[in-house]
Order: sequence, then C-alpha cells, then structure tokens
Amino acid sequence: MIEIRNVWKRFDDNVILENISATVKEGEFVTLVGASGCGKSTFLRMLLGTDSPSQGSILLDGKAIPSEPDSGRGVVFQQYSVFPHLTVLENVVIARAFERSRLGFLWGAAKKAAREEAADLLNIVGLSHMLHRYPDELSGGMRQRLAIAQALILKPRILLLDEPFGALDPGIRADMHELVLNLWRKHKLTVFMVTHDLKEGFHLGTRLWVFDKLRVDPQAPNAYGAGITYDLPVGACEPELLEEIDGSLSANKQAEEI
Ligand SMILES: Nc1ncnc2c1ncn2[C@@H]1O[C@H](COP(=O)(O)OP(=O)(O)OP(=O)(O)O)[C@@H](O)[C@H]1O
Repeated sequence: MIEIRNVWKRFDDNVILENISATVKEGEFVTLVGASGCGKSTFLRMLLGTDSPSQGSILLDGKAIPSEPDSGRGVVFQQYSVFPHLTVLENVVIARAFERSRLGFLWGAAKKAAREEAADLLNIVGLSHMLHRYPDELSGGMRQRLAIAQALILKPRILLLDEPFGALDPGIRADMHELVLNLWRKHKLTVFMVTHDLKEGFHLGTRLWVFDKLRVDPQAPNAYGAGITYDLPVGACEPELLEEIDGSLSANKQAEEI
C-alpha cells in the first residue's frame, strides 16, 4: 500500500532523515519512537503531503503521494485542532463541510446527514453527552476524542497520530488506547503514530520503528540524518532488545540535554 523508497529530508544543510526505505501494508499499525528532533513529525508530514522528500519517493498504491493533504489521510496532533467558537457537534460537522466546499458550508439534506454522522461518531468516541458544549468546557482527553472524531468523519484510510496522548493523564491515556485500537479494528485503518513512550508504542502497534542516527560526526552534527534503526514486528522481540532500545533512546535524550 505505502512504499517508501530511499527517502532523504534536508532543511538547507541540515540532514534530518537519510535513506529511509520501507513498505507498509494496509491495516498495519506502525508506531514511531526516537529522540526529540530526529524527524518523526517531519516524516508524518511527508505522509500527509504537507512536506515532501528532498530525495526519494513515497508511493501510495503505486502512485506518488498527493502534494496536498486529502481526506484519505486523517491527522491528529497533540495540540488540538478544534475551533473554540463552535460546539462539539459543529466542530465535527465543519470538518465534513470543509471537505465538500472551501467555504465550509453545508445545506439541506447534506447538512442533516453530516450532523447525524457527526453525532454517531461522537457517540463512538464517548462524547454523546457533550454535543452542544464548547471546547473550553471539555477536559484534555475529551478534546483529544473530539479531534479524533474530526479526523474520522473524513473516513480516512490512513490515520496519522502525532503524539496524540502526550499531554494526558495515565488513566485517560489508557481509555484513549482502547478507543484507538477499537477504531483501528472497526474502520480497518492503517495507522502511523508517533510516541515518546516506548511501552505505548509496543502496546498499540503491530510494528515499531525506531528512528535514530546511523552515523554521527561530532565535528558536523547536521551532516547525517536519522534512519529506521529497528523495524520490529511487535510481540516478536525479546525483552532484552526492548531494554537496549530504551537505553539508547535515554542516552540520546541525555546527550541532547547536556
Ligand atoms: N520547516 C522547517 N524548517 C527548518 N527546519 C525544520 C523544519 N521543520 C522541522 N525542522 C527541523 O527538523 C528537525 C526534526 O524536527 P521534527 O519536528 O520532525 O522532529 P521530531 O522527531 O518530531 O521531534 P519531537 O519528538 O521533539 O517532536 C528539527 O531539528 C527541526 O528543527
């Protein structure tokens, strides 16, 4: 479904990602971990189409990924993408409205259908009792559920999650994990999810990618970018390997903090 062929990403002289190749099949749940700043979000933006590789290509069903985001690829960021002046229901309806018309308006039967569909989705994500509330009346977890409903109303095949639960309390996170796993199964989504939490990556994914630099030149820290240093089918790896990865991620973090 998705083929990543020798992808490089540079910003001026700064090499961020180098020579990434991978194939992802429909229905896989890929979790991405790696040190802060190593290029995980940049990679997601290339899948979304808002950024493009400096070299190499990303193919979706054999064709270059469209250079504009489209409804086939839904995205949820850690910062919520909700409109504060619209109710919960209107926030989901407008996601559909913007897809249909650039002005974000729907009329008549189309509006009624979108409202019904939005209410159904909000029920699925557990917000049916909040339809007419405003985002600032919601908790962090509820706002994240709303952002997920906004992405899902476009019926994406691919869901891109950029640290969607980083700001949530552990209990709420566990609920969100259940929700995402249920949605993934029900809608047969292909998911790419960035997380800082290796355990979360292992719990949710069917496949885990570790982004890290393959080579480092202390004299020229920007000369080399990150690649996928581990590509693991989840469930099939030894606990020692998990510890080794965790150790290398913490070492990178400490090196950055010095
Ligand atoms: N538009 C841009 N122009 C120049 N540099 C950029 C741009 N976008 C990202 N970068 C740089 O690319 C590098 C990778 O950034 P990115 O946000 O992809 O990393 P990340 O792995 O997602 O980090 P984090 O885990 O902290 O979110 C950073 O050094 C960042 O400063």
